[in-house]
Amino acid sequence: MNAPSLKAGVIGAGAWGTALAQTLAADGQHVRLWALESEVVDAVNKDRQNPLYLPNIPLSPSIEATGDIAAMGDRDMLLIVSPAQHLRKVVAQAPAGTALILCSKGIEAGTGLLMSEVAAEVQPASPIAVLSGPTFAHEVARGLPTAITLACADADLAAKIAARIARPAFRPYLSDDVVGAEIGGAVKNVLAIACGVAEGAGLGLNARASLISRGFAEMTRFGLARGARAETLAGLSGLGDLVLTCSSTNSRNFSLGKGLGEGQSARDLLSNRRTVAEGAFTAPVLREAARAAQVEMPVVEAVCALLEDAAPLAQVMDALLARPLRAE
Ligand SMILES: NC(=O)c1ccc[n+]([C@@H]2O[C@H](COP(=O)([O-])OP(=O)(O)OC[C@H]3O[C@@H](n4cnc5c(N)ncnc54)[C@H](O)[C@@H]3O)[C@@H](O)[C@H]2O)c1
Ligand SMILES: O=P(O)(O)OC[C@H](O)CO
Repeated sequence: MNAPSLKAGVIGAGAWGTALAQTLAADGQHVRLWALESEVVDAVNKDRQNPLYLPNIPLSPSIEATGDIAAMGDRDMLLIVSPAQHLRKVVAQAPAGTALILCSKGIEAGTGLLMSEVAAEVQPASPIAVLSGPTFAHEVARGLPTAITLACADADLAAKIAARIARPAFRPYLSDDVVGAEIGGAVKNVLAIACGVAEGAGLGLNARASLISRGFAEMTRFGLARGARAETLAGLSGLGDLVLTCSSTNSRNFSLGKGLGEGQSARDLLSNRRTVAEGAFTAPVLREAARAAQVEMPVVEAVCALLEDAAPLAQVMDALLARPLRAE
C-alpha cells in the first residue's frame, strides 16, 4: 500500500500561491489556502475564482480557502507564498514544527537575510525546503509544463514533498543547496528589471543578452560568496528563471524595468500596485550585501540607481559601459 500523501496548506493567495494550490489540488486532493483578503477567501470558496490575483482560471473544488492561519494546524506541509517582505510575520503565525516550503523570492530588508534564514529564526523547530524555478503563475495554473528546483537539506523529506507536489507537467528536481536555490530566485528579479530597462529604452536584443550573461556572472559571484554551489545557480532556480524573467512582459519585474526604460519614475510605477515586483525591494538589500562581501555587482548597482532616481538612464548606461575592460 502507498504511504498516505502529505496534507498540504498554502499560505498566501496571490497569483503564485493560488496557482500552487491549483496544482496540488489537480488530482482532487484537499488543499487549504490562506488568503489575507476576505474577498479572496469568499471568491475561492463560493465562485471557484481568484479574480484579484489570478483571474480567468477556474479553481478546483478541493481548494478550501481560509482567512485563519491557525486552521493550518492539521497540515503536514505548508507552502509559504507571501511577498518576501511579509514572510517573517506570516511564518511566525504558522503552527510550529510543520515542514515549510518557501516559495517567495527575495531578501529581507533591514536584516539582509534569505527567506530560509528568516524562517529558521521564527520557526526553529520547522524543517525547511525551497521551491523555485521558471514558473509564471498563470502558465502553471493552466497546467502548462515546467520544471523546478526543490531544495532541502533532508533528502527523505525532500523525496516526500516531491512525491506530493510532482505532476506530469510540474517536475521537481531535487537539491540540497537551499541557499543556492534562494539566491537564484532573489537575484534574477533584480536582473529582470535591468533587462526591462533595456527593452523600454530600445537598446536592442544584443544588450538584453549581454545583461543576462553578465548578470548571471554577478549572480554566480554573489552566490559563491554566500556558500551556494555553481551548479545550482546554473540550474532551474538560477539561470532557468533568469532567462524566463528577463524575456517577457509577463514578468512584473521586467515590466517595471520597461517602464523605467521608457522614462517613467519608479515612484509612479510602484505606487498603488496590488501585485508585487520583488526586485524593487531586493535590489538595495542585495547591493548592501554585495558591497559587504566585496562582490562586484555593477548591473545591480545600476538598477538601484534607476529605482532611486539617482541618475538619468543615459548616465547610468555610460557608467556601465565605461567600466574597465577585463577578462570574461
Ligand atoms: N506570480 C508568479 O508568477 C510567481 C512565481 C514564482 C514565485 N513568485 C513569488 O511568490 C511570492 C508571492 O508573489 P505572488 O505573485 O503570488 O503575489 P501577487 O503579486 O500576485 O499578490 C500579492 C500578494 O501579497 C499579499 N500581501 C499584500 N500585503 C500583505 C501583507 N501585509 N501581509 C501578507 N501578505 C500580503 C497579498 O495577499 C497577495 O497574496 C513573491 O515572492 C514572488 O516573487 C511569484
Ligand atoms: O512576474 P515576476 O517578475 O515576479 O516573475 C515571476 C516568477 O518569479 C517567474 O519564475
